[in-house]
Amino acid sequence: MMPQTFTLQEEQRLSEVCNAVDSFQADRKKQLTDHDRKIRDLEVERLESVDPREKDRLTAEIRRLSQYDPAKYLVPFEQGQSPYLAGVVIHDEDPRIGQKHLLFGKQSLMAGSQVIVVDWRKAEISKLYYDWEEGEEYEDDIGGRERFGMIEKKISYGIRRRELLTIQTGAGTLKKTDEGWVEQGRQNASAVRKESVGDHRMVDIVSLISREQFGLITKQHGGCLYLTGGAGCGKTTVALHRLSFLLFNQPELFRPQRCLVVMFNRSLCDYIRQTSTDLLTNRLPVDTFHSWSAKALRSFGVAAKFSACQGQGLGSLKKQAGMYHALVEYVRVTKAQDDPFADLEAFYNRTDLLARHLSDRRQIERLAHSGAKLSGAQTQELSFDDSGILLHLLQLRCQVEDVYQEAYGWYDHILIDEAQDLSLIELKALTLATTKHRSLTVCADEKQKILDFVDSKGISAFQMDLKNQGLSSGELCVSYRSTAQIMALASRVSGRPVTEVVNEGPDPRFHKWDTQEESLAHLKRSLRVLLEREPKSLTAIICRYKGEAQSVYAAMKGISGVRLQTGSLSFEPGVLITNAHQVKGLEFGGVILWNPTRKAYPDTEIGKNLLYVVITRASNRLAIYHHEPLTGLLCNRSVEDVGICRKAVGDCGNKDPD
Ligand SMILES: Nc1ncnc2c1ncn2[C@@H]1O[C@H](COP(=O)(O)OP(=O)(O)OP(=O)(O)O)[C@@H](O)[C@H]1O
Repeated sequence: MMPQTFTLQEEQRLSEVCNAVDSFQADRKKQLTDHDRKIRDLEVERLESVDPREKDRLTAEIRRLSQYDPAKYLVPFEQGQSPYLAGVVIHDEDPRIGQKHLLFGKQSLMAGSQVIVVDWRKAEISKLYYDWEEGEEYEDDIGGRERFGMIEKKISYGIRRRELLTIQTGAGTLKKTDEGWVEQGRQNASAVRKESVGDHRMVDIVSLISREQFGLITKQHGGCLYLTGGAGCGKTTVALHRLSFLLFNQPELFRPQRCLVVMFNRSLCDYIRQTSTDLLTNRLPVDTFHSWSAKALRSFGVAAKFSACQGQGLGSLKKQAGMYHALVEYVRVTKAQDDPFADLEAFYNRTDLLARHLSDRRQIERLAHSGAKLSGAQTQELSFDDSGILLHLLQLRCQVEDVYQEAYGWYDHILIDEAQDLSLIELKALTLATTKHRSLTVCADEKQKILDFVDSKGISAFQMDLKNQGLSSGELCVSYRSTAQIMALASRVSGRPVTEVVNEGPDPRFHKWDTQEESLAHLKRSLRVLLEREPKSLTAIICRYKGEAQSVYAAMKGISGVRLQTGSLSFEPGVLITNAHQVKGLEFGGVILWNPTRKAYPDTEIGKNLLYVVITRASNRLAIYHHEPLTGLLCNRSVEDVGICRKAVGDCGNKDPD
């Protein structure tokens, strides 16, 4: 078909669907108004009536009608601006079906008894879109019947404010421009979509979800799912869509207020809240582990103040996997004390018991000493590292059938993102906060573990335990965020082989300057150009430390659109100056990595992981500014890498490449 005829047909289709949306909304409004009017009339009649029997009859009638309030079953259609995202043209062998164009979106739309748009979470139908490729013959159980046919076309739509902007099929991409529709050939779907809607954030990827991802999203109707894979392969995306799938298909088992999403830090919580409202509904809590654990402790009647400074350098001891085993043994051999703080203190004092599971005797003595301050203190201040231990201690003291709001046996489902940076006790505490069905989605990537005080054995032990309980797992292998060029550099840093990458882009650029002043002056000039050229994009300048971010920000004063990350995160276009530990899980169109020296990113497991995380935040452009010798992680290249390095940077700019 000629592209012009095709685009005309698709624009016509959108216009018809929008009309159906308007009719649905108008009809719904009319039904609600009619119902309200009827109830009001009956109430007036009842008020005016002087006959008690008539009053009773009217009351009964009002009660009866109220049961059929259309507000209860006529859910408003909230996707009016972008009513569908994907389509599939099938040719079914059943002549009663024949050729059919099915549309999929984030919410079903009906016109009377006719289905206009199917919710993507109705997997028994939407699998036609996700499980089969264009040109393939399908043979599947659809809606309880064995069906055969052909997938003639698969279409991904980019619609914004009721305007069709992109159409992607197996043949390529059509994009609407001021000059009309233009063919763009085969391009990465999410990049085209982000560019066309002018939004760098998590776009609606409902139409882009791969067969592999859909399989994981719909794999199980509950239970534990463990997702792993490299940066940007869609772990968080799959986990969030799985949760949405569970909420939609089993609302009685998965209630939004009884589900929890646990993110690495507050920036990620902000990011998920801002980008996933449709997916998760507003009522669903998104929290960090510490903020959640403080609430859970309150539910056990423990009101403690948390501070980072109470830790006294014992963080890494408290986060060891052995600490969990010691706690389990302690609970087995002791009785609960009335005061939870006294119980925790007694645990920290069991140096003999702790020494069976933890090796550092001196640290154990120090722990006992720190514990002595717990129960007698006026204000019960705990370090953040104690929260998981105290909470899990209280959980282990519970009876199986107990339920404590937000703390024990409470949640229908918990999604744990970046689980590799939680300790075994913290992971176990989250597990016991779920109901006995133990429904969890856990996302983890050991190569993105950036907290050196968290014992890496924890996540493996946790995974093992879940396996014994029937864990299902999946590894995602396609990288969707960063370009092949960025992933190649990330692979050299991490030592992880390059997997399939869907995006291509410019090579990372290295800018070496002799002094910091020179580097800052050049950065300032570049930012002005960038902000003018790409007013809709968001670029992050990622420094290693907070203080460094503040200095760079001070030097960029006077450029409007440049901001420093403080408090909650904003994804408005512009330039965001931030530090490495803040950007985990986030993504930006461009990243400028500020002065990545050996001190900032040493050649250690954690140094590599942190640099890998930082590099892979860039979806398209990566620039590296430095005025000091680069970390060896960016310079140590194998012979094959040198070509890419030269092409990108000339050389590393290191007088001392070590
Ligand atoms: N099938 C897909 N097609 C296109 N884009 C996708 C697909 N799956 C995920 N994405 C996009 O890829 C990006 C990375 O996804 P996501 O953040 O879920 O990955 P991740 O594995 O959790 O990454 P990280 O480990 O780095 O935090 C997001 O912008 C997401 O919208």
